[in-house]
Amino acid sequence: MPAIKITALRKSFNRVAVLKDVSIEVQKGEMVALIGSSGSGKSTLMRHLSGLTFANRNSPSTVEVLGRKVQQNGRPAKELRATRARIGNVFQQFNLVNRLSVQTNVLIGALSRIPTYRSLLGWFTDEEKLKALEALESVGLRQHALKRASDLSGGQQQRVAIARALMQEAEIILADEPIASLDPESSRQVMETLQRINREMGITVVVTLHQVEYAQKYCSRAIALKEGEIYFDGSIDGLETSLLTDLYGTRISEGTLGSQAHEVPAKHAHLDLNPELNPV
Ligand SMILES: Nc1ncnc2c1ncn2[C@@H]1O[C@H](COP(=O)(O)OP(=O)(O)OP(=O)(O)O)[C@@H](O)[C@H]1O
Repeated sequence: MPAIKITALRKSFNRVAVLKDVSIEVQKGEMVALIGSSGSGKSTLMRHLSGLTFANRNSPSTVEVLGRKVQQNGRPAKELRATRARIGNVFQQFNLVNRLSVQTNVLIGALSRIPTYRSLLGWFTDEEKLKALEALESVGLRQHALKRASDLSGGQQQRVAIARALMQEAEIILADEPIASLDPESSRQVMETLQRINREMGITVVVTLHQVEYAQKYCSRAIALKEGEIYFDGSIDGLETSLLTDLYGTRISEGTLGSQAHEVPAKHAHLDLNPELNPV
């Protein structure tokens, strides 16, 4: 059973086709980079996987994650909520609650699995608190557990978001531009953390990246979108310069792609995209 199966995904905004019959399969345990120039449809594709966006009504589009339907023909599947509980989302803007402690932010990952009365009261068992500390240990931040989330650096906050996905017992992590607002050192640490949990825990990772060099360093497979279509899907070693020039225009050959990191506009900042907090 593949971790992700997307068939004939069609999505238009205001009658403009943004995803054009996209079909993708990702196997469990893969670490895949989703690349492509700005506006090629990467985030829109990721949002379909989490059931935050739905395909065109009555299109033949199907999205399945971990063997369960997320959506079909542009409509949410019945089991969407249960499927979302197994998907960890990591976004460019971290989506932490700044005034809460690091540990509590991680505990939020457990909310979809605990009874409503406890989640409303914010009660967590000792076992859950210990598990949150273990998740923080896995991302190298256990010693920061009691700090306020806002006191951590951007890269550390992003690793807290990854720990929250571990607390959630996510079997797949969808990371949408997780390093777009980070400096190179923090980017390296976040990518290494994603790579480690992929290799050591077998968690499937799909990560959208603006900087191809990070895809080349940390991912084994790349899927490139160009104007809403799959332009390349294969081993990361197949990303040849001529292909990248076609994909991004001349910028890649000028070596400027890597310096875009801080030019990428903050996306999704206005949305509360934590699916556990936004049950279907
Ligand atoms: N909610 C929306 N309403 C209208 N148009 C949208 C919406 N979301 C995305 N789009 C459009 O769809 C296209 C693809 O956007 P998307 O954000 O998926 O691209 P991307 O590859 O993730 O870009 P970037 O690298 O800049 O993040 C763009 O033209 C964008 O303007």
